Amino acid sequence: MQVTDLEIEGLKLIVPQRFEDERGFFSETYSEKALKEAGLTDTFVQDNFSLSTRRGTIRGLHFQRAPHAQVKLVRVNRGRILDVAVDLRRSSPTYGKHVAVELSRENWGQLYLPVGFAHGFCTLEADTEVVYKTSSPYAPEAEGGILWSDPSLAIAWPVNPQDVTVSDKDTRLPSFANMAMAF
Ligand SMILES: Cc1cn([C@H]2C[C@H](O)[C@@H](COP(=O)(O)OP(=O)(O)O[C@H]3O[C@H](C)C(=O)[C@H](O)[C@H]3O)O2)c(=O)[nH]c1=O
Repeated sequence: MQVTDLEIEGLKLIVPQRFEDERGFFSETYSEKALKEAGLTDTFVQDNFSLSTRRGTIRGLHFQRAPHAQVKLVRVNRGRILDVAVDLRRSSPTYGKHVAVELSRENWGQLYLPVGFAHGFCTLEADTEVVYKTSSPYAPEAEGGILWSDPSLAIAWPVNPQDVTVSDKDTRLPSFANMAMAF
């Protein structure tokens, strides 16, 4: 398993090993032991699976407030996404900055997001399956979000705004400036 630090402190790209043979491949997509050896000691309590049938589907930008804030370990089972993490840690020198990384069945990469980030993605193919672990259960009462298209975030989404598929809920999320939260 390769673990690489990304440009914002705490974010990591993890690539598990794939054992390919004539049948296909095998991979330990999650290993508590391997993550602990990389210094990642989170306990994950929930697995999520989302299917997005259309290319250009944007889910996010979402987070849960403390004490329900979530560490996330995100991977693509099928298809391809641009995965985005926005730093919401007020004391961070990269507050409001983001990292965008392509995750896919092909590159087998996983994005590790510590507590303190808003998360969202845009699908780059139809029928994309995103699988991710969270370190805290779903707590709708603690959910927060930021409008995906907020220009102040300067996220270069790889889709024309008129071609985007977004939930009604996400279209009503506040801008970064209006988002009231405390991490
Ligand atoms: C997140 C979640 C949702 N739900 C229910 C609530 C709704 O009835 C339905 C769809 O939820 P939502 O529209 O919030 O799903 P996404 O837009 O994919 O939300 C996710 O999008 C971004 C990418 C994230 O990182 C978060 O994990 C999560 O917020 O699933 C649950 O029952 N449990 C859950 O943990």
